[in-house]
Order: sequence, then structure tokens, then C-alpha cells
Amino acid sequence: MLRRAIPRLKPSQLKIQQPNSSLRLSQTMAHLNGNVDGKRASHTLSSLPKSNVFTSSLPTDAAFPTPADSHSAPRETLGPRMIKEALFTYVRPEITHSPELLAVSDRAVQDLGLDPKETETEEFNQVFAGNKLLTWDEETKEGIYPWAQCYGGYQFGQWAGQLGDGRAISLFETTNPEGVRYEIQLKGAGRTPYSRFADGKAVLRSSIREFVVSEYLNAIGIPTTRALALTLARKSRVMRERMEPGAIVTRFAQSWVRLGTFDLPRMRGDRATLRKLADYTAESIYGGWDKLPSALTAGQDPSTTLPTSIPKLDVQGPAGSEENRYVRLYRAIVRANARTVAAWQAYGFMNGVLNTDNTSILGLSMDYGPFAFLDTFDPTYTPNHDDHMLRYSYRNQPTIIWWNLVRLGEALGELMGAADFVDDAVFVASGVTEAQADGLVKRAEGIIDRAGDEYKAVFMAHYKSLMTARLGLKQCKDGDFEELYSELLDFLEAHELDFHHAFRRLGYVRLEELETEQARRDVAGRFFRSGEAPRQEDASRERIAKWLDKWAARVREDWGSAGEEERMAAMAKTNPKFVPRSWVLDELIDRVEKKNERDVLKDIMKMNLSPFEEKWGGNEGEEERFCGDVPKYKGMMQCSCSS
Ligand SMILES: Nc1ncnc2c1ncn2[C@@H]1O[C@H](COP(=O)(O)OP(=O)(O)OP(=O)(O)O)[C@@H](O)[C@H]1O
Repeated sequence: MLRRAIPRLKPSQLKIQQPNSSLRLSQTMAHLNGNVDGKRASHTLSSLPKSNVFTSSLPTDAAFPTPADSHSAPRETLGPRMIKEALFTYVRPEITHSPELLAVSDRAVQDLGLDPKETETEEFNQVFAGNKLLTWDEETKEGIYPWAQCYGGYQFGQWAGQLGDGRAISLFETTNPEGVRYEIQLKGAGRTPYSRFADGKAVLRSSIREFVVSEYLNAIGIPTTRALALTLARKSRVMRERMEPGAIVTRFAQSWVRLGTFDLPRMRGDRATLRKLADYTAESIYGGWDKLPSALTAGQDPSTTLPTSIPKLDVQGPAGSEENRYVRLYRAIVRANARTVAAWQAYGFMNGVLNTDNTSILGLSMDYGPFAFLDTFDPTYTPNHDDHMLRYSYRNQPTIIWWNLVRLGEALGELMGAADFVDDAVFVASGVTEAQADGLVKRAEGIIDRAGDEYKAVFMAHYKSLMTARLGLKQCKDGDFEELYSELLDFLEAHELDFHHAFRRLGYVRLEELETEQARRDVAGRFFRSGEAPRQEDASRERIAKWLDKWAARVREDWGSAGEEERMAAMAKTNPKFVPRSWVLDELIDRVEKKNERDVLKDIMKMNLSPFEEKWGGNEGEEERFCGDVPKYKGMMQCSCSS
């Protein structure tokens, strides 16, 4: 196995700077609000299509080779141990007494193709509390049995060994009317063989946070794992820093495979499983080898959309840097992650624990622990209370995701470096020979190097296109990046201004309001907290007024004088009014957990699923408060990892 042969790129070699190049706006945000029109198949729980492609494609835990073995095994024998050559174990959720369905995401119901009436049934409550298996016949011991995935991971830069779903159990996969297959799982439904010495539970506090943010990121167009339902385990008290109520989140994703899933067979030296996993990822997650992006041609801009439909066995590129299908798979994963991290940066989102076990093979945002949105713009901010080195700070996210992707490059290095002998019988059976080793390593190093350039280019292109849209421009011209984008962030930072309000409020500004210096200084006052705008002669107002002047000139260039309404409408659809900030989530948690309120969850979910709206038809005062200034001393809070 190629373990030590490929040197690691230093994250410092990849600091994402803000370069000068200009890029045309090629994409606008694909907002998902209300994009599902009328005629959709609407399934009951039992008519929902169900499958188990994951478990039928990948090696299972040898101790429980079939679902029936696991079903009849005493629970203790399933529990924590090191597993060899397996990527999952069959295990069912524990029984949850008196579950209370607290909330359902209407958007998720729609996206799964489920009839909304189903969510009102007791069956829905029981299935997503883990009490009833829809797909398993208890008598014949046949059907789809739930499973927990096994993966490993680098945590805080160190190899952490075998991890796995310690508190997540997948129930089944379902394919929606658009043909998208999702793996549905419960988080917090009890122990699995991967729980190690923990309890398999999740507390209400962290479950509310995950439920809300998954659906929010999806609503603003950022790839993410999703959440269908939030269930309170009324009888369960879970010990963290204190005793807390337990809960279950029903979540779903096109795949739960993480970069850490690849780390594990690599570290075990298990070549066969690694290859199976790569094949599964290409064929079943990415939809087939022919869906993967081709090799870059010499001089091609790596950020452009690359052709696909390359036949599986084709090896592309010049001698010495040949690219086989595993390189195309790596490229797809690298590009997907570059786009997602660009979106995080553009929208001020931080995951807080970007370990390889929390980095998705599909570039989905995932694992919502100590995440947060920026309140004010401070690039050194980390939402993770335990992250003393600022490893997972806002400004470090692009670098850390690349660091994680280099680990994936090392895991795939042997398959990628094998170029056209990747399918030779000897190589498949026993790996690289002495004679092949040098060439293979050199090729793999080159591939990872070039992937790094591609990562940077895709990241920058997507980041710029999102920022261009957020500023209400149609394209990013020479000089815009420094004079508009960077200068905006600089003054937001210097004056501790609200990151999200800045974009939303800019969208309300009419160009006719910016015609004189005096008028621009007036408008500059809107960027400050209410009642805290500095005096007219203050230098901070002058700086913002200057920026507004430049911005107005660029808007006129892009839209002409007649495009004002259109530009404002576009900005309102790009810059959310509602953001589930830490203080909002804290208040929500407090009211649900301590004050037993329920409607507040529904009210916030309305805002959460349609965050670009102006009003949501609830209590207007409360809606405005949740979208307004961060209360004093509640900004830029940090969270611990305990969940
Ligand atoms: N209470 C718990 N019981 C069992 N295992 C746990 C518990 N908390 C965390 N783990 C396991 O520890 C590892 C790291 O935890 P982390 O908080 O990153 O993940 P998670 O939030 O549990 O899971 P996911 O990434 O699926 O959202 C994971 O393997 C996770 O399953």
C-alpha cells in the first residue's frame, strides 16, 4: 500500500489568497425555494421505494454476515469492537419510549416525494423514533435491515483510528420522483458497534441545531446532508456536562460516505476494500464512471466545466501524467468540495470540526457540531471552543478541506498512479511491483499536485461568482475583487459590522440614494447596529460612502439605468434575511427545552426554509427580532463539541 510513499503537501502551500484574476459570472445561485412544482408522486411510508445499494455493494462485518444473524444476536455481542475488512455492521435502533415528533421539514418531505399527510400518522412517529422497521419482516427475517457505517478519520490533524457511526443508524435508501437516491438514517437512536465507550445518544440541544442548519443550508443552495424530522425522546435523559433530554434527528443524504471512509481501508492496508469503495463511489454515488470530469488539457482553465462521458477504461493525458478513471473520481470529489467550501466562505458558515470523518465524498456540508455563522466579519473566528489553534477558523476552512483531500489523494494514490495497469491481474491481486513503484509514486504525486491547482481554481471561481451575485453584479471585472469584495470585507472587519445585514441591506439601497457625498454618508449609516451609526464626519462613514460610490458605478455598468428593480429582486433572492445564528438557536433551544414551547420551532422553520422572504406571516415583531441586530454580548459565541 502506498502509505508513506506520497509526501504530504503542507497546508501552508495552499493558503487560499485572494488573487487578482477576473472571472465572468458564470453561475448564479440555484435557490431551492419552491422549486418543486405541483405534479410529484406522493408516497405513503409503505409505498416509498426502498433499496439497500450500500449494504449490497460493500463488505459487511464478518461476525454478522446477514441481517438475520445480526437480528438474532444479543445486543451486547454487537457492541463496541474493532472491525476488520468491513464498512458496516447490521444493527437496529434501540426502542425509544413515548417519542414526541417535534418538527418535520416540509421541504424534506417534498424532496423525498412523501405525502405530507403521512407525517401526521403514528406510524411516522414510530418509524422515525426507531421503533418500527418498515423494511424488515420480523417473522421471515427477510428484507432490508438497518446498518451502521464504519469509517476512520484524521481529527485535528492526527490519525484517530476506527470511528464509524457511533450514534447513527441507516434505515433504508429511497429514490425520489426525480430519481435521486437518499440514504435515510436516525442520529441518536442508540449504540452501535462503533459507539466505542459512548452512549449512542444525541441531546435535544445539538439535535435542534442539526435539524435547523441542515435545512437552512439547503434553502440557501449550499450542498448539505438533510433533515426530515426531529423527535424528542421523552423518557431519555442523557449525561453530558449536565443531564439533558435526548432526541433523534431523521436525516438523509445522497451518501454518508466520508473521506474518513477511505482513510480506514488505507490504514488497514486493505487494498481490496479500498478498490470496492472507490468503485461504489463512482458507480453508485456519482452515477457512473462516465459522469466523472475528464482530464484537463494543457493550458485549460481548471475552473471551467469539464466534459464527461469518458468511457470507463479510457486513460487520458500525456505519458508520465496519465489519468485513469480513479483520477477522474478524485477530480470529481475535489471539485465538489471546492465548490462547497467556496459557498461556506461566501455565506459566512463555519463547520467547526472539519476532520476527514466530517468531510463528504460528495462535497456535502455534514456533521453539525459546533458550527456557526459569522455575526461580524472576523476571519480568525472559530466557533469551536476547543479549537485553540484556530485550525477550523473561518479563514482556514479552504486550506483544511484541501488538507483532508490530500489524505484522500494518498488513499487513492496507488489506484490513481497505476494509470493503464490499474486493471492488470497482478496489480489487482497484490498491488504495485518494485519495478512499477517509482513511476507510480511520481505519477500520483503529480496528480495530487495538479488537483491542488484545480481545487484552488474551482474554489476561487465559485467564490467569486457567489460574491458577485451577493453584491448585485452580473460579472466580476478587473479590479472588482480588491476594490469591492476585499474592501467590503475589510471595512466590515474594521468596524465590526454585521456580515449578513451588510449584504441584505445593500440590496435595499437604490442608486438614486447615492448621488451626493452627503447622501452616501447617510446610507453608510445603515450598515451599523441600529442607534449606533457614527457621526456624519466619522472616518468610518467616509470609507463606506466611498465604497458605495464605487459599487454604484459598477451596478450602473452591469444593469444600466433601467435594471434597478431587477437588480434589487436578484439581490433579495441571493442575500437571506434570516440566518440561524448561534443566539437564535440558543433561544430556540431554551424555549423548546426549558419552557416546553413547540410553536416557536414551527415559526423558525418557516423562516429557515424560505430565508429570502421579507415576512413569514407569523408574529412580525418576533420575526424582525430574529432577523435584527445580534443582542449585546451574544455575538460570535463558541460552542463545545459535546453533543
Ligand atoms: N454519544 C455518542 N455515542 C456514540 N458515538 C458517538 C457519540 N458522540 C460521538 N460519537 C462518535 O464519535 C465520532 C466523532 O463524533 P462527531 O460528533 O464528529 O460525529 P457525530 O456528530 O456523532 O456524527 P455525524 O458525523 O454522523 O453527524 C463519530 O464516529 C461518532 O459516531
